[in-house]
Amino acid sequence: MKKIVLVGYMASGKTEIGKLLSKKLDLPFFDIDHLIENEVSKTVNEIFDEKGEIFFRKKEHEVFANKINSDETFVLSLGGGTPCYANNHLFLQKEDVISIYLNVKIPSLIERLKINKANRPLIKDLSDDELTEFVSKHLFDRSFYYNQCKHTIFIDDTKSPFDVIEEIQKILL
Ligand SMILES: Nc1ncnc2c1ncn2[C@@H]1O[C@H](COP(=O)(O)OP(=O)(O)O)[C@@H](O)[C@H]1O
Ligand SMILES: O=C(O)C1=C[C@@H](OP(=O)(O)O)[C@@H](O)[C@H](O)C1
Ligand SMILES: [Mg+2]
Repeated sequence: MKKIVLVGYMASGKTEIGKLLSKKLDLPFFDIDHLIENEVSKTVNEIFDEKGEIFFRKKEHEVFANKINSDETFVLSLGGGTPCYANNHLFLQKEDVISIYLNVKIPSLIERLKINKANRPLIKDLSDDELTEFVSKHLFDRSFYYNQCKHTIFIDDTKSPFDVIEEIQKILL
């Protein structure tokens, strides 16, 4: 039973492409953030504000481990930080996992993040000028974990979500 797992930085398209891909493949879709929000009955922002990031990371590991060790088949979109904590990156190499890193160029990430910072606690208080510096360093620090994926798709502004899904389907052949 294969599990298709989407990995990448905030705004790389994991949630949107995961949803579209699951419909295309007629597979169940899960998003780690949504699973956590449902379990805790709070938004990600509320969890960070009221319980702190360590609580979030512990819950994120629990939810991810539970899903990835099940015998189900699905499309799972991770959060940008999921592979970077609690040795979660080791799950990306499991035999029944098809892990795919959506490697989006930094300028494209920045433009997308500027539009929707409010729902991302790690950057919601950053100015647009601070964003580029923060994202560039953060992505550098995290690239080791993202690169544990079995496959990488390179994305810039010329690739629509549908183009990305086409590339994913070629990987799945
Ligand atoms: N290939 C793409 N081209 C342009 N915009 C995209 C693409 N993929 C996703 N987006 C947009 O980027 C934003 C972030 O997408 P989202 O799925 O929330 O990313 P993530 O879950 O990785 O944080 C959304 O506004 C989405 O519509
Ligand atoms: O990069 C991160 O550490 C995070 C990414 C978010 O998910 P998206 O990548 O879907 O925005 C969410 O899990 C939380 O805000 C932390
Ligand atoms: Mg998401």
